[in-house]
Amino acid sequence: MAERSFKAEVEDLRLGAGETFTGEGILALTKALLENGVGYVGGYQGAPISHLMDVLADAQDLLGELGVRFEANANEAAAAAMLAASVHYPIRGAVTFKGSVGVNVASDALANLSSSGVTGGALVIVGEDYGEGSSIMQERTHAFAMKSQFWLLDPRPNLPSIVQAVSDGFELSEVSNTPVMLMVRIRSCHVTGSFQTRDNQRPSLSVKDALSNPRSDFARVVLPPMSFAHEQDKVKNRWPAAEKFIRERGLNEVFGPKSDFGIVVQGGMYNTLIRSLQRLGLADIYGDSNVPIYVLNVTYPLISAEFLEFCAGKDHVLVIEEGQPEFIETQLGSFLYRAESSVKLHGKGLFPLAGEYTGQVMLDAVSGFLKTAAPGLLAAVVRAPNVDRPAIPDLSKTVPIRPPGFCTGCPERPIFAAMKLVEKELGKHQIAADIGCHLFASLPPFEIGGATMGYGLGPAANAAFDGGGARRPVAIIGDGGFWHNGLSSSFTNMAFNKSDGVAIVVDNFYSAATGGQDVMSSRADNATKATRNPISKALNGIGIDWVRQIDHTYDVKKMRDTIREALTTDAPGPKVIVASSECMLNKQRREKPLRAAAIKQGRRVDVPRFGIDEAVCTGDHACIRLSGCPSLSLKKLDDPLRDDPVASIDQSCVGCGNCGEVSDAAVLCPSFYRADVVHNPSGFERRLAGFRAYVIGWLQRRRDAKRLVFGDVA
Ligand SMILES: O=C(O)C(=O)Cc1c[nH]c2ccccc12
Repeated sequence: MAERSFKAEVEDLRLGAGETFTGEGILALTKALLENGVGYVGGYQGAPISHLMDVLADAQDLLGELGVRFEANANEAAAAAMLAASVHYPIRGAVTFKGSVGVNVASDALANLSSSGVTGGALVIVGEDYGEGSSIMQERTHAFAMKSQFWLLDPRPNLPSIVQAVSDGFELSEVSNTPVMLMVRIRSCHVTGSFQTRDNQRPSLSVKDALSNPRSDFARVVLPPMSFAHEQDKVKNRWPAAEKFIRERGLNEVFGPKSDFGIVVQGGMYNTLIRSLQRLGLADIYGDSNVPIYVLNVTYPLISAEFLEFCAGKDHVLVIEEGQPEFIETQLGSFLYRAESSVKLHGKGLFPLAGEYTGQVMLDAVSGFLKTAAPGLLAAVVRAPNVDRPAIPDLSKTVPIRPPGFCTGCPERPIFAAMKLVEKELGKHQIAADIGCHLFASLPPFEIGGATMGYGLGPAANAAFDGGGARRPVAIIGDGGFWHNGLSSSFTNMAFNKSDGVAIVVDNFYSAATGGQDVMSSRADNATKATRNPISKALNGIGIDWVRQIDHTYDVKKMRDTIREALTTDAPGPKVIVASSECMLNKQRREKPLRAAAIKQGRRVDVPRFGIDEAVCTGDHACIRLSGCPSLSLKKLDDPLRDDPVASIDQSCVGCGNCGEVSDAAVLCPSFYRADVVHNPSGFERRLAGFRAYVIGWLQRRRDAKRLVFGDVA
C-alpha cells in the first residue's frame, strides 16, 4: 500500500480533447505520457517522484486498456535498462526515478543507452531532489547528461510547460536518436495548475506487437568497433540534429523587451525569478516583464548561436543556475570568449556557490545584478535604501536542529534500544547503515551507525572490517534496501568473502521511507506483484545459514539476546538477523479506517494506550533517552517537593508498548502502565467499570483526606 492513493485522480487521466485537467505536476506528466502514445512506463520510487510511481501503479487498468506496459522496477538500474526497448523498436518509453542518487544507480544503463542510441523516443523523468525538503546529498543530475550526452530538459514549473516538455522530449529523442531526461524539481512535481487535454493515444507499435517481430542490429551493440562509431555519431549527427530541433521548434523561450542587459535562467528557476522581479516592480503575476529573459527549457545541450543572438547589443548578462559546479555559466562564458564578445557575464558570486535559490537568495542576487546592469529600472528605495534591514541573527546558534526521527510506535525503535543495551554490555561497535528509515538511528537519541554509502550498500560498507577483529562490525539495512540492491551488492558480497560480520535487516514490510510501496517480502496480497517472499529464504539461497528471524521487534529482550548471540557466537561466516514488524505509519493507515468503521457499527473495540504513573516516575528520563518516541514528553507536577518533571505519554500514543518493553528490558522502571480504551463495551463491562470507579473514588477521597495540602501562601 503506497502512502497516497491516487485512484480518484487517475480518473482524470481519461479526459479527452479540449477538456481541462487540474491537478499536480506529477499527474500532468502521467497524462502527457498517455497523450503522446507511450508504449511502456517504469521506474523506481523516491522523493520527489514517489507519487508519480504511485499514480502509474494506480492507473494500471487504464494503462492496460491503452496497451501500455507498466513495471514497478526493482531499482533505477532496472528502470533505465527497460529503455532498451526503444533502441531497436520505434516505441516510446518513459521511466522515472529520483536524481541525483537514482541517476547514479541507473548510470550504467544510461551510458549504454546513450551510446547505442534510440529509435523510439526514450524519456527519463528525473525528480531532482535538491534544496529544502531534500533527503539526500546535494549534487546535480546535470553532470550525467554532459558525460553520457543525453539531452536535459528543465521546463518552467507550470502544467502547460511540463506537458509540452513531454511531447517535445519524445520528438527530440527521436530526431536525434538520443535519450532525453526531463528534470522536474521538488516544486515542479507538486505545483498545481491546469492544462487543456488531448485524447490519449495508443502506441503505434505496442511492446506486445514487437515481440511478434523481433529486431536486432549489431551496429547498436556497445562493443568495439561499434562503440567508436557511436561516439562519432554522437558529435557528428545526434548532437547537431538535437540543436537544430531545439532551435527550430523554439524549445527555449525569450521574453521581455530588447535591452542592453538580460537574464538567462534555467526553466525550473523561472517562477522564482519572476516572483523576485515582481517584488522589484519589474514584472506582473503573468510574467510580463521589463527585463529581457532567455529561458533554458533545455539546459543540455546549450546552443551557442541562440545564446549569442540573445546577447547581441547587451553589456551585462546574468546566469541563474542553481547548484554547483556552475556547468552552464562556464559553458556560456566559453561561448562568449570564442565569439570574442565583450558581454560581461554575471552569475556565481552574486549568487551563492551552493544551496537552493530560495526567494530571498534570488531577490538579493537579481537586485545586485540590476544595480550594476540597469540601475535606472530600480526604485530608489532598492537602489539606495535609507534604513538597513535589521540583521537576522544566526539561528543555527540559538535554534536546535530538528533532525528526522522514527514515528510514534515505529517497530525499528526497539531494535536500536536493544542495540544500545548490547553495547552497554559489550562496548561500542563499528556500525554501518543503509538508506531508509533505519538511518534515523544514527541521529540522537540512538547515535548508532555513522556512515551510509547508498541504497543496498549498508553491509558492503563494512567490507573492510569483515575479516574479523576484537568486535564484529554490524551493518543495518532495510527491506527496501535489501531488494533494491542489497541482496547482490551487500549480502552476496558478504557470503562470497566469508564475512565474519553481523547484519541486521530491518524488515517493516514496505519500502517505507519512499512512501510505503510493496517489496518482494511485503506481507500484503498485491494483485500485480509477487509478495510474501521471505528475506531469510533469499539469504539461505546464497549460502548464508546463520539467519535468525524475529517476528516481533517490540520484544526488546529477545532482540537484545539475539544481537548479543550474533556478536559472540563461534559460528563462522555472516550472521544475519531479520527483524520484522509492520511499519506503524502504514499499519495505522490500514487499521484506523477499519477500527473507525467497527466503532461506528457499534462493535466492541479495544484500543491499547500506555501511560506513566506519575507517583512512581522519578523523572530520570532514561526511558526517553532509550526510546525517543515522539509521544513521550515531560510533565511538570504541581507537587513542590518534586521539582524534576516526570515523563508523560501524550495522545499520539498508538499503544505499541515499546516504552514499557524498553523499561522492562533495561530494568529501568515500573511506572509504565497499559490501559485499554474500550469502545462499545458490553452491559457487564459498563457495570464493572462503574463499580471500579466507585471503589477507586472512595479510596482516593480517603487518601486525599489524609494528604498534606500546600495551600497558597498569603
Ligand atoms: O526516497 C528517497 O528520498 C530516497 O532517497 C530513497 C531512494 C530511492 N532511490 C534511491 C537510490 C539511492 C539512494 C536512495 C534512494
